[in-house]
Amino acid sequence: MSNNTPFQVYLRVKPLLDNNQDSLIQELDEKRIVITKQGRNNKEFHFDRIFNNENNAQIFSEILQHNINYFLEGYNTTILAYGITGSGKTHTIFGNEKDEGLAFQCLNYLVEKTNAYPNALVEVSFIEIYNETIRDLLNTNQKSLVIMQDSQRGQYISGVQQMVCKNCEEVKEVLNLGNQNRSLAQTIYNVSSSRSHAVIQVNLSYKIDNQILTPKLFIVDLAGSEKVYLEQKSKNQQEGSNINKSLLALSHCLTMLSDKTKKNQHIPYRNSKLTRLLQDSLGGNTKTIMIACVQQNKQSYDEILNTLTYSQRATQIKRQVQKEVTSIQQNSKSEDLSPTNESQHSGDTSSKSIYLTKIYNDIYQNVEEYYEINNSIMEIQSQIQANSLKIEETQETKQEDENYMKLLAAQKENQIIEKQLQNALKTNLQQKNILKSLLLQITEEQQSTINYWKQRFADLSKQILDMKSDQEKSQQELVSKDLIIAQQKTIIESIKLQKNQSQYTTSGDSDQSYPISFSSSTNNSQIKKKASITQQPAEDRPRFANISHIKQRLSPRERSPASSIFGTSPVRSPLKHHSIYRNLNSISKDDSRELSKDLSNLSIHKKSRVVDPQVTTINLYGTTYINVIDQKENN
Ligand SMILES: Nc1ncnc2c1ncn2[C@@H]1O[C@H](COP(=O)(O)OP(=O)(O)OP(=O)(O)O)[C@@H](O)[C@H]1O
Repeated sequence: MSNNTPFQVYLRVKPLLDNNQDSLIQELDEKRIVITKQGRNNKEFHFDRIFNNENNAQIFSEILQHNINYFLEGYNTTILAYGITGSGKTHTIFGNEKDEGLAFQCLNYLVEKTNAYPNALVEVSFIEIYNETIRDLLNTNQKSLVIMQDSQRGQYISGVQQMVCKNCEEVKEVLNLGNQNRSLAQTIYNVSSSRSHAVIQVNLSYKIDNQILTPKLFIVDLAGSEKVYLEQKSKNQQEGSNINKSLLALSHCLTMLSDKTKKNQHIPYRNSKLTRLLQDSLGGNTKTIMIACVQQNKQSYDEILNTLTYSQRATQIKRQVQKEVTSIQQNSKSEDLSPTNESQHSGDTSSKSIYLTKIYNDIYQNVEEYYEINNSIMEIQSQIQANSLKIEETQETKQEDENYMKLLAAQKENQIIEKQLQNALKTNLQQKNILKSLLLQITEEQQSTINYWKQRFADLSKQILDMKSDQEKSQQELVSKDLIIAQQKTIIESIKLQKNQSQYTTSGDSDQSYPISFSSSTNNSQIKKKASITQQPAEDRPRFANISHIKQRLSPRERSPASSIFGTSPVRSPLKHHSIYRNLNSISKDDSRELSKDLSNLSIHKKSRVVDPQVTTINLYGTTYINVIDQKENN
């Protein structure tokens, strides 16, 4: 019994590989399943058909063959395999050598059928969506593909490799090539489980009843719908989140499509690459066949429950589906534009028209693509601009941050310097105080010194004044003494005169000598000195026998050189006395002159008395003595 509803949901229960394993399936028939778990309520689900032990070929013939027939009639068709990792999705879509998957079954059936239509064209592309990136599995040189949209084709992948399949071998070749390139990754559930969404797209175009039919068939092996936290590695976590993003978006779209109250609402197909690509298949003019795959081991109860709930919800999706028809453009030049392999599709005009229409469509699509690409470039450029602005802003913020950090550092430094300055000021103040006290001390000391010297100066001044007055006194005394001396001198002169008269007239003692003392001040030449000759009493006079006696009274310094003079040649000439005094170097010039004068007078006086006295002078400790030795002439 064939099902023609636009959204069909089937369940495929993977058989227990180990018969000893416990199954969570309580009841199972063609349309109903009840699952059970200890401590949980039994859950019942209904599907269009439930498969348990059937193989791929049986499933195809039971539910897909008639859908492919509808596809050939021009209805867009999508087949989705949904379920957690290891539930049998890949097995269902691609199968194995013994049990070819539904993709092969569908394509093989399709090419066989289209062979009956010589103008039909079956083009197959095989892509995978991995981490929200579209990779071409038939042309690995293509790095990343972009989904485009135009009014003619709806959603399509720009630049994707399309391979024409005309027979079973070509179909196998295409599927094997795609599967080889498919990225596989390890998960905790299955060693070789698929980490990507594999999408086979079949573009069919053929003419039937003056119409060109261009339906699209999608066969999708979805990635595992397990939870992200079950992923092992960080990279796999990223993969998991992207896989889930697509599946969540798919779930969201299906939920909205199944909700009758949310009719005519915006469906967020653009939330993921998968939903965007399947936009027409899910909500548009498409028949969708969902095959939910589940295991039946009890350990996966929650995941199985999720799959069942999710897929059963999809059964609520209702829609009207129309044929995908392109009207034929009649063109007189169409034959010239036919492809070289046209012979494969017979040479009739209708076949040529299909090719012409296709070429026309291709050209139109190219123009559309150009604008799409242009728009994308502009979008990218504006994105780049926005990013550049963001980078600049970030840099500015960074710069600001750096400046702020610098400011903080400077402020900190300032605080430290301020503290140092305060300390320095404190020290300075202390030093200033110390200096001040020292200065005060010094000033006091200086003052006391000044006072001391002032006092001293005053004392000295007083002393000087005293001395001056003393000096004046002594000067006066000196003057009076001089007068006395002058008087005495006169007296002495007269006494001498008398004595000489008496001595030379009587006999005299030849050894007798009596000194005449002569005092003089050598320091003050202002004071006039006068020689005075004093006569001492005979008994008091020191007596000198001869010159040797005198010499003995002399100091060692005084003894020479005068002694030689005294000792050898007695001075007879009064004139010589002067020079003798000079030689003795003990009296001033004035004094000596004075003395010479006196002595000259004396000599003259003596000469006049026929006396030739031997005269000598002796200097003893600053006092000048003049010894006049009276000697009688030996001859
Ligand atoms: N109905 C089935 N009959 C027999 N073996 C099956 C069936 N379903 C799945 N298997 C086997 O179970 C294993 C896992 O299945 P499969 O790879 O199809 O899971 P999957 O859901 O595609 O996992 P993934 O999401 O990781 O790709 C495979 O070895 C497959 O041959």
